[in-house]
Parts: sequence; structure tokens; C-alpha cells
Amino acid sequence: MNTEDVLNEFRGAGALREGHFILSSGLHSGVFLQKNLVFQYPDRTERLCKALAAKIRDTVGELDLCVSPAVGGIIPGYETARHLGVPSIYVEREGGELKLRRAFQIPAGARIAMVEDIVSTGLSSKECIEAIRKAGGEVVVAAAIVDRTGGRYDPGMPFVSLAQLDIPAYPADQLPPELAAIPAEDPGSRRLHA
Ligand SMILES: O=P(O)(O)OC[C@H]1O[C@H](OP(=O)(O)OP(=O)(O)O)[C@H](O)[C@@H]1O
Ligand SMILES: O=C(O)c1cc(=O)[nH]c(=O)[nH]1
Ligand SMILES: [Mg+2]
Repeated sequence: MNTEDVLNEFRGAGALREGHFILSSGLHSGVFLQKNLVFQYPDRTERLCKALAAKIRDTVGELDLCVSPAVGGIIPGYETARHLGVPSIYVEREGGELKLRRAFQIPAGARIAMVEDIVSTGLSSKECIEAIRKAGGEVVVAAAIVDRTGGRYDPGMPFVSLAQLDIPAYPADQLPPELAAIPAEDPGSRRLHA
């Protein structure tokens, strides 16, 4: 599956959106891949994650566990794990920090794949890898359905993605006029509070 095949799954689900979006990093962008619209379809999710699992296995061999950052990573993490034949768990925000909760355990010596949905700056992936390390786990590969960094993301270990895009993003005080002219949506969960 190449970048165009992945984009077609997003287009088919109405998930390739244009407008004005505040990303998880706080940067602003005119393009947003609303992955939840894709993950509502088991067939689309299966095609994407089966391909991601194959690419992960080709890159680092067999794994023991997938760990994903909530919320966006949970469904692709689970489905990728299904194709790798391993369990899937997730980390989630508590007081702003990604943590392992819900009595999830990381077995000693487990070879772990960190599975993300989208990488924009890599911040969430790095936070997830750090949370796994704090819980005693060893991440041997980072993976994402879509890499928005144009291949510039380096987590310090093999990084596998199905689609590589280079989508501009801007600090709030450097918006191009076409973005400044429309109100911004903040679709992610990083800034959600109870
Ligand atoms: O590489 P980054 O700059 O960190 O951006 C990518 C992250 O942003 C989204 O998560 P978000 O925090 O918006 O919440 P969600 O998972 O609930 O969508 C997405 O799921 C990635 O985790
Ligand atoms: O950077 C993000 O927050 C982000 C970008 C994107 O295209 N899709 C998404 O769900 N999050
Ligand atoms: Mg996320």
C-alpha cells in the first residue's frame, strides 16, 4: 500500500479535510486527516493496518506487543496487533502526561511496536515511547499510518509509515491570510479536560 492508496482510504471516508485546524502540537494547518472517520469502517481499517503490520514485520521481525497513544492510536494499534498476532494496549493522558493505566502490564523483555495513527511533529509518539520506557518496556519500532513530516521524523529507532506527506503547519502568530480568515477547529484530545 503506497501513499496514494492510503489517501484514497481517507478520501473515501470523507476524512481528508480542508479548513483551519489546530493540531495536537498547537501548530495550525489547512489540512487535517480525520482518521476517526476512516477507523469507523472495519474494512478500511483492516486494509491499512494489515499493510502496516506487514511493513513492521519486514522491518524488525516478530514483535510481542503493540502500544499506542490514546485516543487516536487505540483502533489502529489494536488492528495492527491483530495482524501481528500480538496483544495491544495503550497509554492515555492523566494530568496531561501519557501513562499506562487500567492494570495494563508490559512483560519484561517484550519487543514492542509503538503504533500511532498520524505523526505530525512526532511529539505524541515521543511521549508515548517515553511512557513505555517509564513502565519498563523496550520499543524496537515506531509505526504510523501517516507521516506528515515528509520523512523528517526520527524517533531514534526504525520508523515505519504507510504514507509520507509533507503538509505545512504554522505557529499561531504566523498564519497565512487564508487560514487567518477562518475560525479554527481543535479536533484532537490533547487539550480536552474533564
Ligand atoms: O506528531 P504530533 O505533533 O504529536 O501529532 C500527532 C498526534 O496528534 C493526534 O493526537 P491528538 O493529541 O490530537 O489526540 P487524539 O489521538 O485523541 O486524536 C494524532 O492522533 C497523533 O497522536
Ligand atoms: O497533528 C495533529 O494533531 C493531527 C493531524 C492530522 O492530520 N490528523 C490528526 O488526527 N491529528
Ligand atoms: Mg493521538
